[in-house]
Amino acid sequence: MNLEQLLVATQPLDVVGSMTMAISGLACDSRKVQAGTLFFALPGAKVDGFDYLPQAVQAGAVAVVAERLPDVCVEGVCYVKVANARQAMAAIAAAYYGHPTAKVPVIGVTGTNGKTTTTYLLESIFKQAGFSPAVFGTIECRFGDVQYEAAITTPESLDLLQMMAEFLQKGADVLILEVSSHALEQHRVDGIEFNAAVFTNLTQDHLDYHETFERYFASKRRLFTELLGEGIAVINRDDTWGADLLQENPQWIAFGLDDRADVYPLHVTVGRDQIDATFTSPQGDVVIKSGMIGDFNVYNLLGAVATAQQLGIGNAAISKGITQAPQVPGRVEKVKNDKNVLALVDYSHTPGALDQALKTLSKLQPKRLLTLVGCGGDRDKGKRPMMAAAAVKYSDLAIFTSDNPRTEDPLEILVQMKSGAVAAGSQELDMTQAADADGFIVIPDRREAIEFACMLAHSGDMLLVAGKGHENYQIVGTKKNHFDDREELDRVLNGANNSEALPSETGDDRHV
Ligand SMILES: CC(=O)N[C@H]1[C@@H](OP(=O)(O)OP(=O)(O)OC[C@H]2O[C@@H](n3ccc(=O)[nH]c3=O)[C@H](O)[C@@H]2O)O[C@H](CO)[C@@H](O)[C@@H]1O[C@H](C)C(=O)N[C@@H](C)C(=O)N[C@H](CCC(=O)O)C(=O)O
Ligand SMILES: Nc1ncnc2c1ncn2[C@@H]1O[C@H](COP(=O)(O)OP(=O)(O)OP(=O)(O)O)[C@@H](O)[C@H]1O
Ligand SMILES: N[C@H](CCC[C@H](N)C(=O)O)C(=O)O
Ligand SMILES: [Mg+2]
Repeated sequence: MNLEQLLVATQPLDVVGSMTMAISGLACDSRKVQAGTLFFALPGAKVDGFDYLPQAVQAGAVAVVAERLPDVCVEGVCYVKVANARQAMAAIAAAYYGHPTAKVPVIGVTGTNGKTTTTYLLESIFKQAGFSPAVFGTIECRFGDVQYEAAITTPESLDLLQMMAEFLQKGADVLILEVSSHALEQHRVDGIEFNAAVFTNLTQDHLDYHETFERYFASKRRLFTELLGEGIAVINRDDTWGADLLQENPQWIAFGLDDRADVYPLHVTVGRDQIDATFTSPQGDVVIKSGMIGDFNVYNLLGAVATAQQLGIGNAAISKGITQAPQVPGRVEKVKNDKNVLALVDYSHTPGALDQALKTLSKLQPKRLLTLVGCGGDRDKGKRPMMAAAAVKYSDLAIFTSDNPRTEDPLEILVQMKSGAVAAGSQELDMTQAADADGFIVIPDRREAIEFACMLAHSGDMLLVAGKGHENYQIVGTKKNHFDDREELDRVLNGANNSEALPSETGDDRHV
């Protein structure tokens, strides 16, 4: 394809140079530019891509899309000025990769919590109905035996469309993706034609980036009001923001716990090992036998069922797909042990998720509920006291430790957590009191904290290790070290000799 053909997808404000050259690749990182590449200079949070034009041209870029023109243009390079470089990039990438999302059904799942879980449920349902789904999200982007490790939940438009085109070419016939608020704000999914969009819920997260709840919601709302077109929206009406969103269009489908929704449970039992329910809907009743636990997963099941029905999947396949859905890695995932301790690793890294996870566990009436949790550095600071307050509200003992401190001082993060616990009326204990008194303790080193928690956990107790879920690393500074909560628990509870549990630097500093 030549540049002129690609530019039909966007409306340039100005062009300097000839547009006739062939484009053999797209990049928004100067370090990935090769001969023949079209380079997008993106204004970023850390640096301005425009400052890397010399490196991009040096590396072989033949054309540049940017929000301004340089003072000096290099001969033989075409410079294209656009109003919004990320928006232009999404449109051009869709054209370059042959509009992959126009060819198959595409489902986007957004909301603060439950996106990954819902995509896994949908994947299992579509497989059961005879489809070959590709999934894009927090854990990985995958189709068949091809898996790309995820650096962020929703990849940049270029990467996303490239993977979609590849997966389609390999036989994928439905695309299921998590759509983060960052992605919506940054136009990462603007080149995607959605057939269905799911709204799970909205609770506090990412206010470091969006600043206000209203702006956080506005970014989520874009998926439904700007990108969905004639597609169908499936929305949690028990969430206040979801109820608001439903006002936009009477055709949209509501799910919830009662008959104000289109899809709701007639009865539901949440046990220690499973959820049993019957969901009713305009498309009839669906029998649910799921290996998931947690009241909140009823919502994820409802969202997945309603979406699959809207895309024409029959209730029998839906029911079977749900029963056969695999464990979602690091989402209320049990670590087996013969001490009769229900040890769970969970990705609750928001106040809402932690509150929901602990609420449901406390309802299962453990002898003692122990919660180990930390908060990520370089992320929304407002979450910290709230997460600590949720931990002490439901737990007999909360152990505050480090999550991914990133470039922050781990002890300062813990001070912010402690303030929330104290404000909630809890008291700090010393290690000698932790075996039987109620309150919280602070152990900054996550490995030591897990060891201490396992020592305290006895038969009949529950231990929730929250915040890191499937992550097999801990980011300290800008270094990513191997660390996996599930391996740590297995090592301490079962004496598993897992050599990977030992500290090892991966040298991979992405996702910081
Ligand atoms: C805050 C945020 O979202 N940042 C994302 C954003 O970075 P940015 O635009 O600020 O980039 P920047 O580092 O300032 O650089 C600007 C431009 O210069 C370019 N550059 C930079 C250096 C160089 O040598 N050459 C060069 O060309 C960069 O490639 C970039 O295009 O665009 C980058 C490229 O797509 C992302 O990798 C980066 O994600 C960072 C790593 C990140 O941590 N993002 C998190 C917060 C995130 O996106 N999270 C969401 C939500 C998670 C969830 O709720 O599930 C997600 O979707 O994962
Ligand atoms: N529907 C829900 N409502 C509230 N909490 C939930 C819900 N579903 C999952 N959770 C909690 O949130 C955690 C993360 O779940 P999941 O990974 O499915 O969400 P996500 O939206 O993909 O999160 P992320 O933004 O980190 O990608 C779970 O481990 C669980 O504790
Ligand atoms: N997608 C989320 C994941 C947070 C996971 C938690 N372990 C942390 O590091 O804060 C984010 O990037 O904010
Ligand atoms: Mg996710």
